[in-house]
Amino acid sequence: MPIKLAANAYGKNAVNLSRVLRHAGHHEFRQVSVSVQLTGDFEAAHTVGDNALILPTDTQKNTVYALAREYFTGPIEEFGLVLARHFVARNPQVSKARIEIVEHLYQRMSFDGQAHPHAFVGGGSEKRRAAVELRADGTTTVWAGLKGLLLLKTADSGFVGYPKDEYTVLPETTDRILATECEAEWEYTAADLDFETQYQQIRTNLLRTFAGHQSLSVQHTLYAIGEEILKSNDAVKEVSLVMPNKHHIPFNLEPFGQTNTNEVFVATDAPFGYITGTVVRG
Ligand SMILES: O=c1[nH]c(=O)c2[nH]c(=O)[nH]c2[nH]1
Repeated sequence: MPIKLAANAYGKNAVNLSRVLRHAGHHEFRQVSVSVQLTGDFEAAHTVGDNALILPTDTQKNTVYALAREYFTGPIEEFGLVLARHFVARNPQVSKARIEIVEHLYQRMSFDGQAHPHAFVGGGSEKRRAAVELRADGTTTVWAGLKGLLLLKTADSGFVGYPKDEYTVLPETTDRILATECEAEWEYTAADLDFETQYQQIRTNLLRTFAGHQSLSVQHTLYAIGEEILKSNDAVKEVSLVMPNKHHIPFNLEPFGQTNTNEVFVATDAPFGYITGTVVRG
């Protein structure tokens, strides 16, 4: 039976890049991790070791730094588009370039209401992310999102009405802590949007929905967030969410003669519920 190469792609991952934008009275600081993945006519490289069509991943890495000087001045989605267009335009053997960018969120320091011109503080676990795919025929898809976003609320969350069998010990509750480390990715309907404004609106919608929702489960809140993003942002085609359930379990204080009025919890790392879903139109 003949054997042949099936799906394949290659590129440089984790091109870690920081960028200072020097303005007259203040600096901006950005730090990203960029991954490049090329799909195309790379069969000969695999089957006979002919590298004639293999743009080295080292060159790809250098290209990311070189183009950053002129083009990494705005949202990561735009830098991703610049890189994807570069690799597709310069390399006819490339049928698709995919660029993924994860951004660390340094915040400018502020003292007594005064923004510091050149000192920053890390943004915690939250990261902003974008992915861009450009095909040789010009088809462009842009995704944006976030990960590592810790969300927690101390009211308006419960979990009742689930099936019970001989292994069920979980008590029903109408008042629990709801906590997650949210990952979200949404696909845009176009590649020429104001990505900064879109991102900030969607992130705010996500937070507002989480906070305001009368949650009957993580699944219920995941869907509510996706629904709200789609309802209030025409430029979003679909939203995928990952919302692990970071359990806070009431601690039994009865052995110590105390009543726990839902105030003291064990914050557990593992195991944890893992809830994912994609919300789409139509
Ligand atoms: O919101 C929840 N969804 C579940 O599927 C689940 N399962 C569980 O034990 N607790 C919870 N909470």
